Amino acid sequence: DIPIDINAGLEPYDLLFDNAVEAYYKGDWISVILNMERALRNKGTVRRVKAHCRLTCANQTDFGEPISGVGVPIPGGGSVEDLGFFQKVLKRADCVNSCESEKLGPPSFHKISEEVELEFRKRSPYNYLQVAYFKINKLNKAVAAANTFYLANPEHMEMRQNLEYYRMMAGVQETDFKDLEARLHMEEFLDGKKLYSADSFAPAIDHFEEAVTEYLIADQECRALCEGPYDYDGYNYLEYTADLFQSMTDHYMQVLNCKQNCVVELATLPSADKPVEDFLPAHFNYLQFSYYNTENYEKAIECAKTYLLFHPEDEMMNQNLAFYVATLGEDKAAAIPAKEVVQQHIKQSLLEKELLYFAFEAFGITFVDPDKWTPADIMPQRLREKQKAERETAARITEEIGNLMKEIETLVEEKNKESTDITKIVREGGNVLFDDIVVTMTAKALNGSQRVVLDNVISEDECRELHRLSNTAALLGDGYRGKRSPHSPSEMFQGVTVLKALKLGQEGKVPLKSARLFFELSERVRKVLESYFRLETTLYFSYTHLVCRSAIEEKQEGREDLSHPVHVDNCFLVSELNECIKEPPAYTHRDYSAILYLNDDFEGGDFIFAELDAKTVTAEVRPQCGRVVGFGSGKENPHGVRAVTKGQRCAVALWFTLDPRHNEKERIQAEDLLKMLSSPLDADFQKSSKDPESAQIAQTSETGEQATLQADKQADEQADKKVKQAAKPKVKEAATKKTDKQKDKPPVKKAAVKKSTIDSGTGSTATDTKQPKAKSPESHMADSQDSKAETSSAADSQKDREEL
Ligand SMILES: O=C(O)CCC(=O)C(=O)O
Ligand SMILES: [Fe+2]
Repeated sequence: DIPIDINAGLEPYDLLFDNAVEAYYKGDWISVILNMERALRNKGTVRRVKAHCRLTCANQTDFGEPISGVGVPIPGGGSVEDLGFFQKVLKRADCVNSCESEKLGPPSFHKISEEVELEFRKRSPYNYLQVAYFKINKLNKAVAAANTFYLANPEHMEMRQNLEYYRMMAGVQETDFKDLEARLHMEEFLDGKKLYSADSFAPAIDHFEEAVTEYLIADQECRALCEGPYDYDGYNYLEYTADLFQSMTDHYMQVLNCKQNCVVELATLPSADKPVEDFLPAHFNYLQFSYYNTENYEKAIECAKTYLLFHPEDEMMNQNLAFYVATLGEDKAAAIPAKEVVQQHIKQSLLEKELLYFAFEAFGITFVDPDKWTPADIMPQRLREKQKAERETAARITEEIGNLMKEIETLVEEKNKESTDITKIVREGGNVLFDDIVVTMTAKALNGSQRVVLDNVISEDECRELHRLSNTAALLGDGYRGKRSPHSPSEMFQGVTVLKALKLGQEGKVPLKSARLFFELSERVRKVLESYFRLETTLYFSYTHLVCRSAIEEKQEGREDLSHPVHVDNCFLVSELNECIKEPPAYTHRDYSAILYLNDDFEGGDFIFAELDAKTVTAEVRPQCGRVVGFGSGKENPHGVRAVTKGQRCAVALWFTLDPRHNEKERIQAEDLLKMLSSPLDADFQKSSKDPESAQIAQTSETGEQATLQADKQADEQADKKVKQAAKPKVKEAATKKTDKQKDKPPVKKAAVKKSTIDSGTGSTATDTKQPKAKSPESHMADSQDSKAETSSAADSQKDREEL
């Protein structure tokens, strides 16, 4: 049941969040914890209450019945029926409203700004909590908070370091690494899969069944929460002049779109950007095979039939079902229906899709179906034809581009040969390679070793272009407007990698020229460093990041922290001990670091070199356009960044390694992508990628990037397959051989069908009965993989490169 706040007037969680953040700056850790924990709890309560109220009210004010007391319908009296309908709407609104206010206080109380919502979505509260728990020695709670935050922010290096640090600490157990925001249905599903892979079918069943139950509950809640306010989504609501029915339609379609999207929300892991494919149906695939393995044919039939509700044509599952039916007997089998709740779920979803497609056709309200199982005829004929035509055009253009690319690649190769020759000649000229570059401060001037400040490394125009690139990329973001800087909540932090920039360039979202410039300038810095430090072996990229730090105006008062605390790039600095621990999780492979500055129109933000105590500053560098501070990444160079108190400070941070094994993978992908894009076609390609046709190209063409992504996916799948094959020992050897062969071809299992018929006749040949392995989810997956076989050469070549 819903926990009811008897004092009606639940404290708004944005207020609590703000209180916690404020306390954080005062170092009032207890208050951080009290407020942040309460914020999280209250957010949960608001969520539960809203879902609860909408669901119970839906039951109480069902739109189905006719209006009471009106009596015989008047012919042509549509308006009376309208009133009946609106009476219901009114009642529902009243019901939801009083239900919510009774439990939460006035509705205006819990209007949360998008900014705060974003903080919660990014799990930021756990970032604050982590520090606070740590400070008051609640180690286990700190670990859980850190882990919860990290799961949703896997790119967050500081938190990764913290976690590894925790891992080494005494008193911390593996079980402390909890996900405090875990969704039950997902946990159950993952547990089920683990057991399934280990052949523990009986316990796997419990988890998968629980996963289905929890999924349906979570789905209901997710759907109810969709019934929120209309989202004007960027356009000015003052200009929104839709009439009654149009505005009802707009809002309702938004709600339906949201409801359909619950499939995606429920199937997505916190750090993943894509959902688990065909998530709900997959449960029944796993279940049927698990039930078969525990010889529960009734349930195997139920689950196979349920799976077939989604994919009625699925050959493998139909064969499995046939086998189970033959084993159990036709009559008994016929009496077993598919799961009723799932039937309902599908029926409702299909109805929604029909409405959404109608609105798509009639009003252009876009709907992208998130499900893989929707029957083709749910989409209106005309829409289907239009999409088919678009796909065909895209395929044709892809082919043409492919041909051109081949020609261009040859040209690029020739050009590359030329440019390496030039580099060789220039390198002999001097140790900063380029005429304009000057050595402004040597290690001596900087009071240390392996340090240098260079100027004029890039031009004013180039600075401006990269600065603009950073801001455009940040605006596009991941749909997020910015992230709080991990170490200074008084600043906003935004970053883009070379590959990300090139991808955005390819999509036409940032100028491709700028993305390429980013790539080239970072290469220039690499060469200069390699030469200046007289390195005898190649300096490889390890990570490249264009970063801006922006002061948050209202958060500067009494500020004492740094923008980036003093640290060492390749070891974990323990300043209390004047020591640096060079062990993973620290990025121990980093050998050289460089920061290329892009601007100076901000206050604060000076770069500092310090001693191992993290306090004594040994040198300072004022950022300015074209300036590079380069230094060895080791303990001889602790460094940090002073608080940026006004404006925005942008720089390219580069880390290098001498170890070829750590040559940045992203860089290689970026090179591939660039090779693909670097052609006289650029302008056209980029322009056209803005229109819908070529947006499709990007998805279907075998671009370098695409191939690599495919390669990654392939590798994942391979791993997945390995796990699943490990689950095979249940199968007799003879059968295994057969399936291995069948992997290449669609598995039409005539033999199996025959055998299963024999089995059901004799009801005894147990060895033969185990035949359905070919019908298991594993071979199911293996098949779908064959269709992707064309991409495996790309996967191989990627692998080769990695092994180099
Ligand atoms: O931006 C800077 O000046 C230095 C940044 C830095 O040291 C780092 O990101 O490791
Ligand atoms: Fe650094």
